[in-house]
Amino acid sequence: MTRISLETYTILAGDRSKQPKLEVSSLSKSFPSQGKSFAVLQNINFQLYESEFVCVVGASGCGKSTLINIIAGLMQPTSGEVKVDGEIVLGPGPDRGMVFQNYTLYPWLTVAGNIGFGSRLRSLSAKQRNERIAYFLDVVGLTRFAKAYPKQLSGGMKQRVAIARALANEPDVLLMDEPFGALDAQTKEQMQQFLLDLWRQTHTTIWMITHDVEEAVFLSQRVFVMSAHPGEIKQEILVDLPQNRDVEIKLTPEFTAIKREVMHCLRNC
Ligand SMILES: Nc1ncnc2c1ncn2[C@@H]1O[C@H](COP(=O)(O)OP(=O)(O)OP(=O)(O)O)[C@@H](O)[C@H]1O
Repeated sequence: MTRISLETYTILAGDRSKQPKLEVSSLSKSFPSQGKSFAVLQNINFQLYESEFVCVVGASGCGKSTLINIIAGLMQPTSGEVKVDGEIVLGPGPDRGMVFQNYTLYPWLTVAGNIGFGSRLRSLSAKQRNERIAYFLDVVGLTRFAKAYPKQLSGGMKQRVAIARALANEPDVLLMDEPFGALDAQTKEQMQQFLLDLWRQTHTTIWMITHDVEEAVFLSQRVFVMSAHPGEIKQEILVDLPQNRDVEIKLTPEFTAIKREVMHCLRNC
C-alpha cells in the first residue's frame, strides 16, 4: 500500500521503471442478450503508473462504466485480468477508492464521520484517525463544516467530501466515474481546479471517466479514447502540458491542439 504523505511534495508522475499501480490485461466482457453473447469490452490493455492522472472519454454505451466496475471488483470480466500493485483483483478492496457522479455520502454521518469512515482509517488509533480527518477537512476546505450533515451541503461540497473520504482511506488508485457530471458549469470548473491542486499535493494515481473533453485534457497526463461495439481503447493521447495548470491554460494554442486531437479521435476512431 502506498502511504499518502501528509506533506506536500512533488514527484514526477508516471515513473515507468516501477511496477504499474494499475494494470489491465487482455480484458473482455460479454453479457448474454437474446440467447447470444453481446461483447461490451474487447481486449482492453493498459497500465497506469504511480501518480499518473489518466482520463477516459468515449461515446455513451462504449463500456466505460462496465470497465470501471470491473476494475473496482464489483463485476467479473469474461476474460483477462486487473492487477493493482501486482495483485489480481478478485473483488472490491480498500486499495481502490471510488467516487461516483451521484453523491454517495452516508446521510446519517457528519462530514467528519464520512471522511473517517474508510476501513483503513478505522484501523488507526483514535488520535491518528482524528489527525487524518482534520488534515483532509483542511485539504478540501471544509473544516468549519466538520459537524454538518450531507443534506446541509451544496453539490460541490458533497463531492469534495466524497473525494476526501476516498483519499483519506489511502487508496493505491482512485477511480472516478464522472464525478462532476451533475454540477453546474461554474462549480464544475472550481472542482476541476480543486481536484488538480489536490492531486498535486497527494500524487494519488487517478483513473477517471468523463464525458467532457476539456476536463479530460485539463486534468490528465494521458487521455484514453474508447470506441463502441465492442468497447476498445482506440487511442491514447499524451497531454504534454505543464503539471502546474490553471484555467488560463485552456486558452492556449497547445491546449486547444490537444483538445482538437481528442475530439477528432472521438468522431473518427
Ligand atoms: N448488467 C448488464 N447486462 C447487460 N448489458 C449490460 C449490463 N451493463 C451494461 N450493459 C450494456 O453494456 C453496454 C455498455 O454500458 P456502460 O454503462 O458500460 O457504457 P458507458 O460507456 O458507461 O455509457 P454511458 O457513457 O452512457 O454511461 C451498454 O450497451 C449496456 O446496455
